[in-house]
Amino acid sequence: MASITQLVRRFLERPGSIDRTPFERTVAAAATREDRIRELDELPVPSTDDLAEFCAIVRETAHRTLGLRPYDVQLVGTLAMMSGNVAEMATGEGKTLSGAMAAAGYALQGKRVHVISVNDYLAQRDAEWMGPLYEALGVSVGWIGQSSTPEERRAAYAKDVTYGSVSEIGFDVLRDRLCTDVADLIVPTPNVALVDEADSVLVDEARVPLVLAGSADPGGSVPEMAALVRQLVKGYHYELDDQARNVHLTTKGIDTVEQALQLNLYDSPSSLTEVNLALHAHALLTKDVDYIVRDGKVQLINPSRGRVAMLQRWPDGLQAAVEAKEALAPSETGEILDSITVQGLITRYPEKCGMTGTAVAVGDQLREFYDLKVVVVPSNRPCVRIDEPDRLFEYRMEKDRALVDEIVEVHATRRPILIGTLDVAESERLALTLSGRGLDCVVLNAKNDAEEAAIISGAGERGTITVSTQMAGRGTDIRLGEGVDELGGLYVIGSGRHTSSRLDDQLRGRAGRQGDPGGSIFFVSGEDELITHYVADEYAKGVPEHSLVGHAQRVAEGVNMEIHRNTWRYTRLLELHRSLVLDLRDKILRGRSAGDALAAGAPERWSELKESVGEDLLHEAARQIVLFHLDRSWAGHLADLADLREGIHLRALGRLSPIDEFNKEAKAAYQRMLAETESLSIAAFETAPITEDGLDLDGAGLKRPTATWTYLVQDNPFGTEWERILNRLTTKVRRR
Ligand SMILES: Nc1ncnc2c1ncn2[C@@H]1O[C@H](COP(=O)(O)OP(=O)(O)OP(=O)(O)O)[C@@H](O)[C@H]1O
Repeated sequence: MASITQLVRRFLERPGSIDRTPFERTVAAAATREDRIRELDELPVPSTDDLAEFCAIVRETAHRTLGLRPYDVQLVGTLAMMSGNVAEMATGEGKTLSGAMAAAGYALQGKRVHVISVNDYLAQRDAEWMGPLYEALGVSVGWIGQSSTPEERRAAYAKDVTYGSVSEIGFDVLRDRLCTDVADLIVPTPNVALVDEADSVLVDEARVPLVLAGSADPGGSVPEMAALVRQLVKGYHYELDDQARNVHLTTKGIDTVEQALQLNLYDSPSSLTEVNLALHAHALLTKDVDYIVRDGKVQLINPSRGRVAMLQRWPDGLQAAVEAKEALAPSETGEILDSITVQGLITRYPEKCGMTGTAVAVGDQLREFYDLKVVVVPSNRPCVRIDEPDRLFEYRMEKDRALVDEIVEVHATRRPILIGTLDVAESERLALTLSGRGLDCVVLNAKNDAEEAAIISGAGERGTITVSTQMAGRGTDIRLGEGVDELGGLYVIGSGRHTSSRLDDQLRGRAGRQGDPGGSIFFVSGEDELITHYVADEYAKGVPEHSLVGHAQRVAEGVNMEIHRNTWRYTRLLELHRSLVLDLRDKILRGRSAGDALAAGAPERWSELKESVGEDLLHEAARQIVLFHLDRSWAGHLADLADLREGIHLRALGRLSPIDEFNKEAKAAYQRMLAETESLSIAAFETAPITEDGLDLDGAGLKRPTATWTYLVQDNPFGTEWERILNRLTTKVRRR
């Protein structure tokens, strides 16, 4: 039983986390065995039945193979993960090694582990860096990246431990869902997901769907709409809501658009949609904040990471509207064949665990959505970084001036400075201002993230000024240059607080790693988005108070949590149906159930063909026919549900609970989909050309999309359907 002091300590330390004492005890027990194990010439392969012995052997193995002797706290993190928790370990504490030891532990229990990395670069780096440790423990390891071939992927997934980014693994899972031959499958069923940067993957990106699409059509471009909305004036033709998540035309705006287009918008729903999309692209999405234009393409910026989100796009219509706004060629669009949210992907793993520098703040969400608990692991050396209180101002201009003055003053001492800005545009503005004051700086933002490692590794040198947008992705240590200790270490300045305190903490965490000296400070003004969006009412003109900043962040997190919860409510049933369909599909793929069903549904045709082509060939033909119709019907089902969800809130106005209504209809639609698959398959079987050469897929009209491609859909940037519906209604009402 935990002692009173332990309970008090936990309560005072970090509410929402679980006790780490049992892990610390095991690590202490491991220490008593170390001398004996160090004497051994050859180390045994440990078993996880005796965790203290496991820790002692793995520690010595890591020391011999990597030259790193795991600290006690790293082993505590390892044990926390091996018990299915999220380990909160500060930046620079050596999570890579801690995670590798946990992955090896699971693998030694005969489980297949996916280490979900933040990006391709880290997947490869970590797998290769930790390779010798795995090898010595008799655990095989592999990695996948964007450019891996199907053979390389298959080989990597066949290992005990596979490193890969969440999107690469997700896309492989999606592609497997459309396989028509067992030999083409790539991802064997895994047992454990070990998630790096667990808060950003499991919470911030959980709602992002990964999409597999096929059958290209040229995208619809709307240049004249873009030109039209460009002339509209904010506040006169259109208005933004408080949180700038929605935009709508005013009566004046509607009149102007109708005159220009020579039509009545409400009699022409497609034009209304196009105008709305163009207006959203124009008024709510800002170049160099929400996206950049590179190589003639719109590239989205991931809001929680500040990097370009590769392969990510908005829903088709909006993507086309942004492309038209920037006068770019439209990118391809197509039918969605299947999709999976990050949450849906992670939930597939029977066992989950993770690590991150900031987990406690999202402890509730980790518990609610993944049944994961947080273990706070203390740092190896005490953190001596000095975090100064925020510097607060009424107006942004005052803040900007004070920020630059601070940089100039500190730079005069040659202390290295890292300035975190909230977006690309701001980083470029600041660099310009600094150069106006005669200071050189290095800029790191989504436009040049390829040079990240080099830029970051030099950021701790004397006299360096680095300006960077939010870079949650870990990777490269900022090592302090000579003589920097005496100057106080790296000084981190935030040009504004993020909507999430976790992002602030990650920025601060760039300084003061492993007991290094360091400092941090944030500059905040009453005109910052965080204040104007989330606590405008509480903030009557004046300097914002410290407590208000925290309050605004809690409001922002609350809004996000509600959106997450709502999305999950709507996708839960869909995910259940999807897993049923996938089980069914797997049976068809590997067995003879398709043939049996068609033999029962069309007995005459079956026996006739059995005579002429033989049973084996007939079963193969049946498999192709049923898989084709199952996949088509599923794609149709997804589109139907998307429409259903879009319109469901109108029913709420009729006093029905939208989620209950949605679930009722979704259930019926699912049954219809299964029935449709069966009847279409039987009908196709009756007429399909099946000869001794097999089934003629083209002749039977069962051609699959020639090309498929994958992308991520940026989370709906315009708020919930509910807000949008209300918005539309208010526009209509105002019109009258
Ligand atoms: N036991 C150890 N002894 C000495 N050095 C270590 C040990 N473990 C890790 N390190 C070193 O600490 C540095 C940070 O490791 P790592 O990148 O894994 O940290 P991290 O916790 O992932 O930090 P971040 O979240 O900022 O990326 C690396 O240079 C690594 O070599």
